[in-house]
Amino acid sequence: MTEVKTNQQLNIRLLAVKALSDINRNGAYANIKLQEYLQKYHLSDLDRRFFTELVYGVIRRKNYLDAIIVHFAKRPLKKLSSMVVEILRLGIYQIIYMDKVPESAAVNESVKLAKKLTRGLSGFVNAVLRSVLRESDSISIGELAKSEAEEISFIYNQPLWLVDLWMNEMGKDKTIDLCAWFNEQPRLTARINTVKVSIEDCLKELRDLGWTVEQDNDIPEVVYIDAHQGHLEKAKPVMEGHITFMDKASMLVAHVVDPKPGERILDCCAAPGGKSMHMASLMNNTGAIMSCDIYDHKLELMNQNAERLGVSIVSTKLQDGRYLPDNWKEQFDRVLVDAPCSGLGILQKKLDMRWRKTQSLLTDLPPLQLEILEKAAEMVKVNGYLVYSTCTINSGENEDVLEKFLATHKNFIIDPVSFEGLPQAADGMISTYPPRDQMDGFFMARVKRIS
Ligand SMILES: C[S@@+](CC[C@H](N)C(=O)[O-])C[C@H]1O[C@@H](n2cnc3c(N)ncnc32)[C@H](O)[C@@H]1O
Repeated sequence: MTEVKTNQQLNIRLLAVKALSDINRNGAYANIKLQEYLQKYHLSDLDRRFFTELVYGVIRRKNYLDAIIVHFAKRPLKKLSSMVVEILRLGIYQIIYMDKVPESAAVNESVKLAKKLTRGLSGFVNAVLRSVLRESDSISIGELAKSEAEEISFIYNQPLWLVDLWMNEMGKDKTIDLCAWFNEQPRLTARINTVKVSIEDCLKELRDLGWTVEQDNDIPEVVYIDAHQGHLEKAKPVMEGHITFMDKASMLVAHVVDPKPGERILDCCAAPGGKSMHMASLMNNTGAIMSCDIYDHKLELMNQNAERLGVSIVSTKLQDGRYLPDNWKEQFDRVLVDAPCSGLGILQKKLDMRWRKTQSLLTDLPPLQLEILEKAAEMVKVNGYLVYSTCTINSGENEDVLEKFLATHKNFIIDPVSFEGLPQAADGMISTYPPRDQMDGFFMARVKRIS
């Protein structure tokens, strides 16, 4: 992207519609697309803020905006051209949520966009938006929703199938708390890399930079960064590998594996390497960690991470977890299966992620997860440990997979895990619940090979 236009020539709403179309229609990641546009176009601070609010605002309210479109356009979304949908979303968002934008400007500018970007649909856009202007005050979310779950999905901007899933699993109140949590700004969390720096020195280093940081009460290497200066990825503590960004729930996993210095560890689904690197630091960078993944480019990322973090005991290998080599059988003290999963526990991290998830993940993933777990189990030494973890809060990928595994592997028994600051799980497995535990939603369980 080399084209740079000056501010005066630019129509910010036009840029926003194009960005939204890239995100919603072509599957671009919202944060990446936004940065791309901001780098391409030199916008004033005011325009940057307006552009960002339009794009993120529409993504944040997409569900409800779509219900309003369907109501006033009197036809399903599928029957409308996708460009018209983007223009209407943007127009309605301005009318309902942006007090500073005059309603007439929201309508007129949308009509101009429709003239520019569609064939003969500006009259339709005008008619829908004018109906919204006239009647939106008298329409409530409750009236638009056909069920309690749909009402929650409108209020909290979650796909209906996800709300249905959570309502079934945890009931209405917990579902609402969870949906609200996923809409909150995530707290920036990092791991202090004790391979390179002591926790005390690192906290001092961060505070000396003028950052506002707080150490976690339960896991000493967890640090919350509540304020910082400059570009984070280029900050000295990051470049020098003193800290690396990851959530507290993700850091619990290495503690559940509990690797000891000098041991041999297998990490079956390892990229980009967050947990491998954490395990290396818990092992004082002594012993050996074999870190596998099926994507070459991710292994490369893992090698770069290891270099930045000063980790020397991680070897990376392109290897499918379902087909681990026979000569690895019973060779490892501890094996981690941090399985590919639906990622439904980390929806707070990216606002648009929830719209990429599909219900088919719930049926496609468990057989794969079980297959990897069963193969990985063969690699554990007698008296060694196997840990199964996911970043999802869906029992079909969590407890159900583990229970199926245990039902056919009588030589493995649950080795109960518990943590300071987390409620003791009755069944010895840990499921973090984000609003209660103030961290991502993860599942983890450790089993011991007894024969
Ligand atoms: C949850 S992520 C792992 C995150 C990683 N453990 C970390 O802490 O950074 C799951 C990983 O499994 C990998 N994967 C998917 N299918 C796999 C398979 N059949 N065998 C091994 N790895 C697989 C994906 O490429 C992805 O990197």
